[in-house]
Order: sequence, then structure tokens, then C-alpha cells
Amino acid sequence: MAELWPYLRPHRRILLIVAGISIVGAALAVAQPATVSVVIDAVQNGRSMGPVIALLVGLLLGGAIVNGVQQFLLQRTAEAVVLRTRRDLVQRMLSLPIAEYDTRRTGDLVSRVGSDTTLLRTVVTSGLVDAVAGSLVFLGSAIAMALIDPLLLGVTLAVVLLATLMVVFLGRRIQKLTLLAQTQVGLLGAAVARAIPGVRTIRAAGATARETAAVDGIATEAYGTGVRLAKIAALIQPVVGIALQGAFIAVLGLGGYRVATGSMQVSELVAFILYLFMMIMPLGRVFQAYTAIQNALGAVIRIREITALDPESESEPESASTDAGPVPVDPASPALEFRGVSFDYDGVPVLRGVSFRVERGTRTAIVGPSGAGKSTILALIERFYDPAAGTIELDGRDVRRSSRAATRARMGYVEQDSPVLAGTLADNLRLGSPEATDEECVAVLAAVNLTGVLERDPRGLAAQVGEDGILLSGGERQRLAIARSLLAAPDLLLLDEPTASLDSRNEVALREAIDAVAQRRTLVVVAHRLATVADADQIVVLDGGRVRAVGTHDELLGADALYRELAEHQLLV
Ligand SMILES: Nc1ncnc2c1ncn2[C@@H]1O[C@H](COP(=O)(O)OP(=O)(O)OP(=O)(O)O)[C@@H](O)[C@H]1O
Repeated sequence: MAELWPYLRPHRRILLIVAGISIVGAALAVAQPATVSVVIDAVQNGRSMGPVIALLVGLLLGGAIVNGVQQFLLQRTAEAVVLRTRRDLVQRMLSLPIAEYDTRRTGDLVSRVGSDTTLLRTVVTSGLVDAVAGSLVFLGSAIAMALIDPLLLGVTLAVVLLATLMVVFLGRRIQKLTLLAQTQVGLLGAAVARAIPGVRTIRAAGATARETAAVDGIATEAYGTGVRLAKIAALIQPVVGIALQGAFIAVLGLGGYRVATGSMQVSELVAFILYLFMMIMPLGRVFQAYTAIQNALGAVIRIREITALDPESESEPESASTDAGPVPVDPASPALEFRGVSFDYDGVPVLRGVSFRVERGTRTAIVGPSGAGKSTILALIERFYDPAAGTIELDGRDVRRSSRAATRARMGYVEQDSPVLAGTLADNLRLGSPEATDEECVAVLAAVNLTGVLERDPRGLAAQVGEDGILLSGGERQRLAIARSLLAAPDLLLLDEPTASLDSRNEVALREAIDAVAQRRTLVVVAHRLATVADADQIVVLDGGRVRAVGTHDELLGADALYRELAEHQLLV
């Protein structure tokens, strides 16, 4: 319960109310056998039965109504528990440090939000409150039974204890197996999430059958675990059944003997047997509750694995005024400066002592062989990761002295390969500037030569771009992302050129889009095509994580062998 309490705590008031209602329901139920006993006595002694029967009907009806209200409140609370857990989970999932997403599998994360949270529902509906009410009914019945015949009660409790021990033993196994089953559902999600975006590659490689078999294999394993769970859950019902029957037979035999010898009244035996049912029926529910809790605990382990992770840390701004307004900018300071920056991905060195300056309003290109660390430089400026050594300054100020949100708000960033999200053109444009008007959206699309995309679909801005923007070409995706940055009008734009080769028309369109954004702002482009950067104010040549040379195209052609080689490959000389 200690593990589950944090999820139930926000709903404790309504749960308390439901527990109160269920106690009323339990009291109404406990009163029924006693009333039946009074009816039997009345029949035996020829007294009037009218009022007692009316009372019995009232108890039955009242019990049914209370039960209905309780069920509704419980279901509603259960949904609220799931909603809150999903909210917390998604909020944490989207704010983890970027490095966390490098190693986690999307499908598995999705299944935690969808499937694991659902298991919390049953704790509330079939579990918790029933356990409280069930225990009370159990206690009430036990007291009533003790008053009627303590010996018969002793026999009953011995049987019940045996059943409880077995259920507790089985419950432990249920928790372990649920965790395994949910992990397998996560793996299944991950396998599907891998296959769907890669479906073109899989189809082209003729690997559809093998991929299907791989997913099928995981689904079959999940089935196997489900069956093992079902076997254990199936054992619980018969255990409770045997307890009921065993206790019933023992009580009937012993009680019948005592009635025959005259040491017990028939009405007492009938009432005792009714209490016996009343005691053991909720026991079935208490056991079910115990199973549901064990079940949920398996899922909670997976939910907590994410919610226990620290979100991306916020640097302490130097003073309260830092985030309150724009930072006073020293006009002499460069827009961006790297000073001896080194960085590792999980111990693998990627950047070593990188230093360069980017003056305000200029265009800087970063070039170098594949894997040199170019994209990593942009990731560090965006503060997706922090350097292991050295500093990065924006407007003469160490970025670690401002909050990440404030730093990011001052720049635009266009990712290399998937800078577009599923949804419409308008959704993508308004991602960073939700208040932009349709006219502004159309204008930025024109600025990056995307009017054609707007016109070819009658839905215009409401046209869908497909998963990861698959309905657009590589160049169009990049230009749409550039248009998005234009809308937010940042001072500094970081642009990671697409690695995919573009046809010459798209390349010209992309270059024009870059020219459009370069006006009135500082631009840092990771360039894979030197044609895009030949007219940059400065070019930083990166090789093996180190800066080899910095200069203009013409300077570098003469001074740097690697740059010259890259340029020759691209027929620029
Ligand atoms: N998230 C990551 N986790 C671990 N290693 C990474 C990660 N991203 C990149 N790397 C590694 O860091 C090195 C530099 O990668 P980076 O993407 O910065 O290179 P790049 O110069 O932009 O290459 P390209 O021109 O091919 O895009 C590569 O060896 C790459 O394998």
C-alpha cells in the first residue's frame, strides 16, 4: 500500500467518502441475516411478520442503491487516478534530459503511458475500497458469529486462515509475473514502433516476413506470461471456493449435531450459516483486491522507473531579474563564443578544446567530415547536453547562468533529418509561436519558397504533412522548419542542413530560404554542401572533434588541406 499510496493520495477525500458509503452498505448487509432470523422466530411463534418483512425489503433496497452509488464513485475515481498518473508520467517523459532519449525505446515509453497506467484502475475499482468494506463485513460477521457460537467460529476461521496463506503466496507470484508481462508489452510496442517508421526500408529489403515473425515472437512471449498469470489467478477462485465449501460442510455437520442434541436453535444455525456466507463472500473480494494490488504493483514499478528520473536540470539563474526581461547585451560581445569546449557521449570523446567566435549578424558555417562533431556543437548551444569542460557564451554570458528555457527562447533550431512533426502545416508553423495568424503563416511559407506546398492541397495550411513530415520532400521539410523559426523571429538561428541529397531546384530553394533567414540575424549552419556556405562570413573546419581552421572560403582554400579536399570533392574549385 505504501507503494500505491502516492497515486491514491490526491483522491483520498472521495475514497474516504466511498469507504463511508461502503460501511453503510456493509451495515445494511450485516443486518439482513439477523432480520431473517427474527422472521423465522416470528413464524415459529405465530407473531405478526409484516413490519419485519418491510424492514428486510428496506434493507435489501437500501443495500442495492448504496452499492450502485459506490460503484459509480469508484469507477470515476479510478479514471481520475489513471488520468493523473498519465499526466504526471507524460509530463516527466517529455522533460527528461535529452541523453535519456538516446537510450530509451519509444514504443516501450508509449506502452507505459497507455498500458501500465490502466492497471492502476483495478486497484480502485475491484480492489481497495472493497478490501476495506470486505474486512468490515468480515469483522461484523465474525462478531455476530462469536455471539451465536464461538466453537463454530473457530472452525470457520481455521479454514479461512489456510485460504489466506495460499492467496498471499500466489499474490507475490502475480506481482512478479505482471512486471514481466508489462515489460513484454513494452518490448512489443518498441518492436512495432521500430517497424512502422522503417516500413519502406523493411519492404524494400524483403524483410516483411522476418520483421513480422520478430514482433510475433515477442507477442507470443507476452501470451505465455499472460497464460502463467491466468493459471495463478485461476487458482485463487477454487481456493476461495474450497474454503467456502469446507467451512460450510464443517459448520453444517457440527451445527446440525448441536441442533439435534438441543444445544443450538435452528434459527441460530440458519443465522450462523448466513453470516458464514457473508463472511466468506467478501473474502473472495478481498482476495481479488489483493490480486489487483499485486497486479498494479507490477505496473507501478515501470511507471516509477520514469517518474523517479530527474527532469532536465534547470540552471540557477544568477539573479531573479535574469528571466524577468531581456538580458542587457554588451554590444561589443560576440553573439556566440565557444571557449575550449570538450564533450563526451557516455565517455566517448566527441569534441576536444573547441573554440570559435560568432559575431552578431554574421553567417558562420561549420564543415568537416561525417562524425566530426558538427551536429553536436549545435546540440551544446541548444543545451541538450552540457560540455564536460570549457564554456559556451551567448551575448558574452555563460549559457549556464541563464535557464535553459530562456536560452532556447532566444534562438531557433532546425534539426538535421526530422525537423517536422506529424500534423498539419499550421501545427508545425505554430509550434513555437502559437499565436501566429494565418496571414503570418502564409507569409513565412512564401519567404522560404513553400507557396507551392500550400497550393497543391486544397486544405492549404490545414494540409497534413504525415508522420515525421513524410508527405514532404527532404528539402521541403527543412524549409518548413526554417519557416517555423522565421515566425518566432529569433536573433540566433542554428541550422543543421539535411544530409540527404537535394535536387538542384530544392537546393536553390533551400539556399534562398537560408538567405531569407540570414537577414537581420546571426546564423550558424552545419553545412554538408559547401555551395550553401561558400559566401559565409566565416567557416569553421572541424575534424575529429577539433577545430582545424577558421576563415572564409577563399582563405581556407589556400590555408587548409582538408577544406581544399572537401571543396574539390564538391566541384567548387
Ligand atoms: N546521441 C548520441 N549518443 C552517443 N553518440 C553520439 C550521439 N550523437 C552523435 N554521436 C556520436 O558523436 C560523433 C559526432 O556526431 P555528430 O552528429 O556531431 O557528427 P556530425 O559531424 O554532425 O556528422 P554528420 O556530418 O554525419 O551529421 C559521432 O561519432 C556519433 O556517432
